[in-house]
Amino acid sequence: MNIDPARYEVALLDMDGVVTDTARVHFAAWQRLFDEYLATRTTSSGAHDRFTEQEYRRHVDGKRRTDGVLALLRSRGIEIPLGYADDGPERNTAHGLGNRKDAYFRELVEANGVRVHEDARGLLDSLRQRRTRTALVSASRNCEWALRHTDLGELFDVVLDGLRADELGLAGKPDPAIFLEAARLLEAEPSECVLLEDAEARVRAGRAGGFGWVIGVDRTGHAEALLSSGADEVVTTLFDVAVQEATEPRDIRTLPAAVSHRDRIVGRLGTAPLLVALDFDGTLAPIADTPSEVKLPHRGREVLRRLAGCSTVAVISGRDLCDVREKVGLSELWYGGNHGFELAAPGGEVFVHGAGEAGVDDLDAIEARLRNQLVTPGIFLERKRFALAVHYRGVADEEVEDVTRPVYDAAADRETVKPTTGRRVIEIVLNVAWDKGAALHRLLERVRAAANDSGFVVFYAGDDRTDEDALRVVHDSGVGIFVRSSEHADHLSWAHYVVDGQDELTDVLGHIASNRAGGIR
Ligand SMILES: O=P(O)(O)OC[C@H]1O[C@H](O[C@H]2O[C@H](CO)[C@@H](O)[C@H](O)[C@H]2O)[C@H](O)[C@@H](O)[C@@H]1O
Repeated sequence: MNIDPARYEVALLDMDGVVTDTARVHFAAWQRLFDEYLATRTTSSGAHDRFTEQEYRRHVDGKRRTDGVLALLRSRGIEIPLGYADDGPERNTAHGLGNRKDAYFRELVEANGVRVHEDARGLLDSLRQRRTRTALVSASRNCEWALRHTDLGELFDVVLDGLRADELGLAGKPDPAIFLEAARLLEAEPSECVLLEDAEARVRAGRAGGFGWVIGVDRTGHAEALLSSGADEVVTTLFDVAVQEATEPRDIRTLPAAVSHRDRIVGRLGTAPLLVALDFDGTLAPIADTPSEVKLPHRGREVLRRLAGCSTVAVISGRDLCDVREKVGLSELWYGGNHGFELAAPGGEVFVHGAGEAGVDDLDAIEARLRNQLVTPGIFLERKRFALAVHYRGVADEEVEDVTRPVYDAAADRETVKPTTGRRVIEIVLNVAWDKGAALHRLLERVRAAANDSGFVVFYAGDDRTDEDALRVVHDSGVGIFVRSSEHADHLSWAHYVVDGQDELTDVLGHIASNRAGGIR
């Protein structure tokens, strides 16, 4: 089972029974209380049976103390008054009995300490390493106090216990209020949180609160009850839960919006030197009917200028190198043309892929052939140094297959070239193992060598199938953004986040620049 840190911003962990072994201590304290109290009451058939673990889970676990007292006694046909919060432990009110149980619990903790579940410690370490924020959430009014008997305090960004919940007037479980408050404190939507819970009432609360993933933790053999309470899945040990980036591309409709996670993106990039690599068409510049009409918006150029002042910036495009360099017009950037087949450093030094000119003669021949064959309105050729793009943006969907067939036929006749596809374009490219992922690796090598620093972290944004190779490269160690449009529908992406259009991307880039300005390059 894997928590994908790109998908889940926050992990909410219950304390008793999930992180610490205190559920057992709570049960022992409750058992002592109820056995003592029930001995003073009789049923029509004689003495009450001992308080059991099943009753603990069903009526008490995960609830506020007074709610637990009233629920258990009611199940035994006993009604007692609620009483007052400061009722002494000798008073037979819900508060009084609850306070007596509390005294027993503290006695046990002080005598034996608090045992931490080692699997929980391991999971917390992994969550912290992947920068997933963590909250310890407990209905227990003793949570903070018991936490002080462990060495885990540093591992939680937020601790929210029964005491604080009462101060805030939050309803007890199965109401999800306490979990919702923890998510709010960590600035996450419930859908962005994974909840790890061992109590059935709290699993129900998690489900009711709309939390993204509810994992039941079954340390006592009640997996079925956790599942029927609404757990998505159940584990018997947290050693079975890993924290890793997803191993499959994701449907862009399920990706989180980058604009709502700008601080998180800045956090994920950390403080290492930064390489911001960006695609051009459809990413920095809006799509137009023809390539020559495309313009980089003023805001986009300004944000690139700002970013270049505090990080290394590269634009990697399917266009020819000279074309993309002219469209962007900033001399301080790196540029990749023909999907990075050509690479230019800011000083102007150009590196061309070794397989360069081989196959260019075939491109010439195919170009000549297609110029004669492709006469349908709406389709046109764009010849580039190492590729031939066939644009069909002006062709109706139902005609595309017929109209573009000659392109595939022409490419099939030559071994030195192959067809690839992009947004309303087929590109005949050189038949070498090359894509934007390879280009990004090559760029990173050059940038590291130029800076004499091997520690760069990479940010990449793109909008096309060809960009997925680069997004795949940054998936495990950098940050990737997919720039979505109405053309994309259910596209699968390696990106971590999505933006809708250039304005949103510019906002995110601006936020990165603001946080980097004056800091480390
Ligand atoms: O890697 P990119 O910078 O995204 O370049 C990919 C291709 O972009 C251009 O074509 C695309 O944009 C055109 C203008 O908006 C649009 O009309 C076309 O449908 C898109 O595919 C460019 O013309 C190609 O050479 C690039 O390979």
